[in-house]
Amino acid sequence: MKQLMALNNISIEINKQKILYDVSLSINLNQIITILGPNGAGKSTLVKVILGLISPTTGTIKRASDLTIGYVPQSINLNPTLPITVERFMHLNKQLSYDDIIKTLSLVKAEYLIDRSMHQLSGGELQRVLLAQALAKRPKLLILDEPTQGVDVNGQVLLYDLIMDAKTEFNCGVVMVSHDLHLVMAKTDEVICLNHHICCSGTPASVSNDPEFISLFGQHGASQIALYKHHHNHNHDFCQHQHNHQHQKKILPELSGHNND
Ligand SMILES: Nc1ncnc2c1ncn2[C@@H]1O[C@H](COP(=O)(O)OP(=O)(O)OP(=O)(O)O)[C@@H](O)[C@H]1O
Repeated sequence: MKQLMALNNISIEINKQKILYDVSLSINLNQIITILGPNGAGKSTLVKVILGLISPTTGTIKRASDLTIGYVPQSINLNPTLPITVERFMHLNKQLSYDDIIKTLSLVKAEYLIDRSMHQLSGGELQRVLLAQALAKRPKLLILDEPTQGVDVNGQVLLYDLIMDAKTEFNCGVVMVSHDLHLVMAKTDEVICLNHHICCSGTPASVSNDPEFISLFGQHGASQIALYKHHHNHNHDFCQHQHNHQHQKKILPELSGHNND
């Protein structure tokens, strides 16, 4: 599995507040990583580090050369007094021909929106247009920060299906922050449970059994991803020791592609 990026012992400190510490992870081509964590856990901050928008206070980042990243933000602030069509919006990041725009919008089943005002889109339509704009770059890494905010359940299912289609189409890695455990977990290779540091990580099945995950999300959260538990009778021990370097060493082989399941 080709490595796109490696974060090694990253910490972020802002105004003497430790927002992230000792975060190490590896992002690979064709891999879907889902980041979970309570509000204020540092998920968006970690996304900004991966995007290169924030430099870590300590730690190192290794990026593949020529890595193209497509980013779908949580939301966008559009000036309500400035009319802008979907076509114009698609032009903002990259010069695309009309045909390219139609092609990219059709990847997310949104070509019918091309002449609409961005202000008139529903939550689901807006997120699909944001996804299309990210895909216009033909990314090798697609990053999505809570892509289904303001989207109804049917729209959420569609959006996650489109993200999976995009992964196949562009043969890319995907990192997403998501709370929709039941919808994304079946498709996720790695779950990273973040609460300022990586509490636990691994396959959805192993994370759903982890005491730290259960203490953060409760039995209900754990049961949502436990639906996808593999049928095996050995124990994953890599999440059971916390906050120490030995723990990090145990996690890293899992993140770099080795899988016990
Ligand atoms: N530029 C900043 N200056 C000061 N504090 C910050 C800054 N950016 C983030 N923080 C703080 O860092 C913590 C983590 O924020 P972040 O937005 O990364 O969390 P999150 O897990 O994405 O939260 P949510 O689920 O609510 O979106 C919060 O306490 C936030 O207030």
